[in-house]
Amino acid sequence: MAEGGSGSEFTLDSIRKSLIRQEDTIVFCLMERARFPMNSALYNQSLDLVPGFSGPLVDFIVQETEAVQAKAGRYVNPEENPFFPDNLPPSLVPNYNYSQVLHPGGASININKAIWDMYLNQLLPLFVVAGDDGDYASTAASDLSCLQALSRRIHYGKFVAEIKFRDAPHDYEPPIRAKDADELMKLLTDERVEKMVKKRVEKKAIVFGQDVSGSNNTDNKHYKVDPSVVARLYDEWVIPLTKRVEVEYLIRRLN
Ligand SMILES: O=C(O)C(=O)C[C@]1(C(=O)O)C=C[C@@H](O)C=C1
Repeated sequence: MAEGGSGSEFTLDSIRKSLIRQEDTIVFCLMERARFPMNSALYNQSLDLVPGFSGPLVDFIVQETEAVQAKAGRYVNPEENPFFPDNLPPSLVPNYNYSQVLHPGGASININKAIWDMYLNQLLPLFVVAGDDGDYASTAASDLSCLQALSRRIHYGKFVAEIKFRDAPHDYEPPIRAKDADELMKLLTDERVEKMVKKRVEKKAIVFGQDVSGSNNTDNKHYKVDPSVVARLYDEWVIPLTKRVEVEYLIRRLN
């Protein structure tokens, strides 16, 4: 884990602390994206805005950014997963010594296609206003921050699954051997924690997203991102996708 440096403290508690910290990043990223209108030309399949590149402008920007970040070693970090993994250049820099706590099978899990689809088609329309201000470069940069923050959080399920397995191998081994995904899903689910997570992210959207003025009057009716959308994001997508990563990881854990 890069989180916490050496990774010497690898416990369910430390992993959950990281998930809590990542909530802050996600809420702030969404608030940044909400500054721009939808700018749908950025996502249009048939508008070839870049000479020599066929596809939406957002694909071009994300692919090119990921290529630079790959050369700088971003994807050597087991926490990071690219959205366009095909033909990524190798890292050109000396490797940072990330602690290797995951089972090697975890490296093949990448559900970014589902995250991309959820973010662009379902989430964005819920929290950005309609319209086009033409500032596609800033909008795409902000989309990429959101996508990377969501991807990191969701793929953190690999670390959660590893620690859950290490804490109770005798519970997990039989359903893993039986490839029983439903039983694994039941074992790893903690409804009390999920409820807390959803409440907390809604509260963070309220606290971080209110307009703060110099006077004592805070405008509590206007938030930068609707807190109920943040709660829904976690309820419908972030937690279920994290659990999907956990199950996929566990299924491979004894290979
Ligand atoms: O904290 C855990 O135990 C997790 O597995 C993470 C998480 C989540 O995505 O927030 C997912 C499944 C559990 O039911 C509770 C929470």
